[in-house]
Amino acid sequence: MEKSDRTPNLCALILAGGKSSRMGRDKALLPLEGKPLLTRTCQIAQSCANPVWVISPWPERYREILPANCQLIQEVATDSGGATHGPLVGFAQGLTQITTEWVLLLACDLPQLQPEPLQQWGQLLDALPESTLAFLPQHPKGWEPLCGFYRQRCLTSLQTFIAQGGRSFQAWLSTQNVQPIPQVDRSLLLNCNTQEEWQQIER
Ligand SMILES: Nc1nc2c(ncn2[C@@H]2O[C@H](COP(=O)(O)OP(=O)(O)OP(=O)(O)O)[C@@H](O)[C@H]2O)c(=O)[nH]1
Ligand SMILES: [Mg+2]
Repeated sequence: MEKSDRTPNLCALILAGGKSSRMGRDKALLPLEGKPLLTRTCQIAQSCANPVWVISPWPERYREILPANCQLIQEVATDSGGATHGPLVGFAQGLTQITTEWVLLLACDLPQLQPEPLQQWGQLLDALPESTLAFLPQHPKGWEPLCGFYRQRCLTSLQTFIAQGGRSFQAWLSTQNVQPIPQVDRSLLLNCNTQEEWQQIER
């Protein structure tokens, strides 16, 4: 991928801190075409954003498998048992490290993700009104929060929402100015959560 395909002022943040309880093993490490899913996701993110960050409560687990120039952020798990508070809190913690105007937020479990659509979407950011805080795929029941773009300044409203006990992306987004990404091929967003879903992807 050429550097010129990257949108200036856009970094990426990849969430790798889920429990993978439905899969029964760490989804970030599932091997797809010979590489861990997280490695693949980082490489795709690098094709359109710079720098690429990975936030996790257990960063050492991933250090060896990250492409060069990807950076790890240690997530602070807030109870002594090391339990995490889910993707919204992980996102907020990661956002505090970010200085670009926009961030591409990605789950690590998107095995059908491709670089070209992300690059094309990234090129639409400049044309959005200043008031737009997020640019996300939309589906009939709401937004796809873990494969889309957020302005860094949404951190303030996100922190307020979390301080009030909010943990739901959909609930937070319903109070924000979000624009839909047009004409999204939904197969890109396929999320693999169970062994059965993973076996279908491997085939
Ligand atoms: N950094 C961080 N990422 C998280 C956290 N919870 C979920 N994620 C990530 O968010 C994305 C979507 O996670 P889910 O598939 O909904 O949840 P999961 O916990 O990984 O899996 P289940 O236990 O089966 O629900 C994945 O990339 C997860 O790694 C968290 O507390 N911190
Ligand atoms: Mg999932």
